[in-house]
Amino acid sequence: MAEHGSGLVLDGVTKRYSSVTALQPISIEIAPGEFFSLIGPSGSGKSTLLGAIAGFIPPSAGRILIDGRDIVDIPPYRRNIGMVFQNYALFPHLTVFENVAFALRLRKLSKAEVTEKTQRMLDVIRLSGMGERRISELSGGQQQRVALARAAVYDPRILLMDEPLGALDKNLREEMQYEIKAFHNKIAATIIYVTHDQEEAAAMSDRIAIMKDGEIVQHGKPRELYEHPRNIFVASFLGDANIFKIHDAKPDARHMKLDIGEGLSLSAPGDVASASRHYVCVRPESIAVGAPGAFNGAAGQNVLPGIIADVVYTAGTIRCRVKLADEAVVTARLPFQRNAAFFATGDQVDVRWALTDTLLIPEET
Ligand SMILES: Nc1ncnc2c1ncn2[C@@H]1O[C@H](COP(=O)(O)OP(=O)(O)OP(=O)(O)O)[C@@H](O)[C@H]1O
Repeated sequence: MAEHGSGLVLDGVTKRYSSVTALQPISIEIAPGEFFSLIGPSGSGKSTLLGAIAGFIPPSAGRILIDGRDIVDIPPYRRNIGMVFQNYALFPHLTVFENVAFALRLRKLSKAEVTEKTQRMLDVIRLSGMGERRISELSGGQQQRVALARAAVYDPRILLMDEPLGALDKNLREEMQYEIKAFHNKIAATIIYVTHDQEEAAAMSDRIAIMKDGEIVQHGKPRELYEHPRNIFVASFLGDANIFKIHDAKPDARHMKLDIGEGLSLSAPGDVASASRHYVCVRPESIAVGAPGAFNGAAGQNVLPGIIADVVYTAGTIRCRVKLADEAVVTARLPFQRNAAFFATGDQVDVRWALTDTLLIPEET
């Protein structure tokens, strides 16, 4: 098996259809063995970029380098790149073994090599006892594992995955996220992974690129993107965010006072010049909710009165929305505490978050 994947360099990769620019010039380097995800809204260019790397979509301009060699003129089947699709594209009438062995037979490997490599791959996906089963006799998760094995059996150094878990229900999706991570550790190929699901990308990736209108808006480690979003689009795309427009900013002792609505103002670190063309962003997990007056005297905090609009209990967390002055609403996410009473719709409360969690994020750039 490959010791590590291949590095990939995209250098000004562009795709224009007659009236649509599907990809603006895109330049980025992906390290050997990296798990790299592309996320972004529908139509942002994720599949087009994957197709260009795979070789199904010829770029209008730019270079795609694998280990320093431009592959743009090399046909897809000679690029040594594996693909996993959402619909698996397995052969239903063939056995598990034959599905995995298919790519090896196509490459005319000897019978002994086909058996050995296929068997090893079935071990990796923990289906070695099911080689003789037909695809139609497998569960959705097992079929997905066969699709992984089939794409990786001939040791491609780059694996492209386009929404591979899109057809699975939520529980199985989460299970398969672990499965794909473990699989990646065993085969050690470079993986480029397209998903709509930002949580999935954050859970699995070394780095994420966020695309919009054919461009990569920002790329980095999941935590970097979450903590230091480049603009309001990234802040609201990755995770939940309370975002407020700043109407006015005034100096206020060591901080500044931001007017974000009628009768609604906040303190934030920084000087007024830094508020120009910025929004305020507060993450729901930064916000505490208490009875009126509960946070009196707390230094370095924003404390605002409000009324509980609704409370939703989800796995392990309480998500509640609080109506502030001027129809503004903040969402808070709090850890669920067994047997502890929480507020209900209509209750008067105070919300609080630290000045240091009052982030100023630029408009889209
Ligand atoms: N063959 C084509 N001809 C013209 N325009 C196209 C073609 N294929 C894609 N596009 C356009 O290119 C843009 C990018 O499409 P792409 O499928 O890459 O987006 P995506 O991010 O993968 O979207 P989704 O998440 O919905 O799959 C879209 O505006 C799309 O309409």
